[in-house]
Amino acid sequence: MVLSEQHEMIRDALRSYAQERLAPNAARWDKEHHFPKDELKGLAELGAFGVAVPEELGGAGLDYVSLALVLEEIAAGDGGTSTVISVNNCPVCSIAMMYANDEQKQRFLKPLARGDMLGAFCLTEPHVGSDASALRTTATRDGGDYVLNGVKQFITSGKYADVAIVMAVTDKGAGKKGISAFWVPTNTPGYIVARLEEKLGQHSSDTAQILFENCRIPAQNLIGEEGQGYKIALSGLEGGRIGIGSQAVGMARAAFEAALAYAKERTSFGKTLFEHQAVQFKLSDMATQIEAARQLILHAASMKDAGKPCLKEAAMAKLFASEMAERVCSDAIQIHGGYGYVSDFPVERIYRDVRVCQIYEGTSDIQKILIGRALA
Ligand SMILES: CC(C)(COP(=O)(O)OP(=O)(O)OC[C@H]1O[C@@H](n2cnc3c(N)ncnc32)[C@H](O)[C@@H]1OP(=O)(O)O)[C@@H](O)C(=O)NCCC(=O)NCCSC(=O)CCS(=O)O
Repeated sequence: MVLSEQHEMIRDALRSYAQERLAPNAARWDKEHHFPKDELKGLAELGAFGVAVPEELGGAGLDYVSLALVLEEIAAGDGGTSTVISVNNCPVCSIAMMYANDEQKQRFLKPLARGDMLGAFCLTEPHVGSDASALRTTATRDGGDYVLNGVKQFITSGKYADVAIVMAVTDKGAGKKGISAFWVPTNTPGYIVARLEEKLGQHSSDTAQILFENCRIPAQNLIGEEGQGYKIALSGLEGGRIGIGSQAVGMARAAFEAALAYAKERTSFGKTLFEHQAVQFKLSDMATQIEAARQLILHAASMKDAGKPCLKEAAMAKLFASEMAERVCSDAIQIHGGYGYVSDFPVERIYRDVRVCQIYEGTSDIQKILIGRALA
């Protein structure tokens, strides 16, 4: 796909910001498990919180191709920050755009898209990940309220978010049609951050287990209709998967660029590593794989922008990009030799950060299920 001038400008603006403000801090944030609150403000000013949300609803008024470019650039600066921004855009803002009513759009979508609020998405539970419709959290109607009880697992921004979209069972006997979606402000009594996960990577983004203990929210916080929650969640994940693929490309690119620079500088056997054909071939493969993944993502994003169904294309893009990114980041370590395995060089951190792209918002096997269904 050939980028328009506007898309190039958006990409370049985010690249400057990410390289000046995120990349130089990423190693420290990783070590200190620092949540980059101040830099998120800068990203909000650039419109990164609600890229594809119309301007009148607080967003940047752009499209999914722009969102893919924005997320690639942020991820090339810092993987953890890109996850926070990715979840806020998709599934959170995308669900709000499609299913929230006008009052909810003013109350939640506008501040989320501006960056005045941060959003989280609560689908996964301790015993339910891929098999998402088997969730157990309940929402019981009580007069003008719903009362939520249950546990949600692996929630990005669970601690720092201002509001979460929560999927819960409202009708036990109705299976997939018994799940509903709700806005839950995180300062609601009964929204409890039970634990913060110690992860392999992405230390600048918090991942929390959330306990809902008699968490009472007004019935007006129901998103769409009762029973629509599972569909709402799956539709939000479609765009989310384009976002995760973009993040994978951004991290792979950062590792590739570090390896290329190192290969041009480091000498062995009387010449630079780059002059060894074995290393040059590896770098050529890495560059080709990154570009192939980027094109799959831009293709899925442009289908979404054209209003065409893109479940298969989003799944293909996420699958290919996340698997590619792990290989490329591993090759980047290999090119660095022993220095690739220590934290003095960025590739060690990026390898840890990128691994989760094969898992969250649908594992690689889930993507294959979705692709297989489309082929059937
Ligand atoms: C494994 C699954 C793919 C299985 O899906 P199902 O077979 O159970 O779902 P369906 O029956 O196909 O669909 C149900 C319903 O939803 C509609 N639907 C499906 N996809 C879309 C879409 N993209 N847009 C709109 N509507 C959609 C479909 O038409 C059906 O509607 P009707 O009944 O016909 O009206 C699935 O369970 C799956 O994807 N599992 C993986 C879950 C996952 O990715 N979990 C990670 C979540 S991330 C998280 O919670 C925390 C991390 S974070 O902070 O992001």
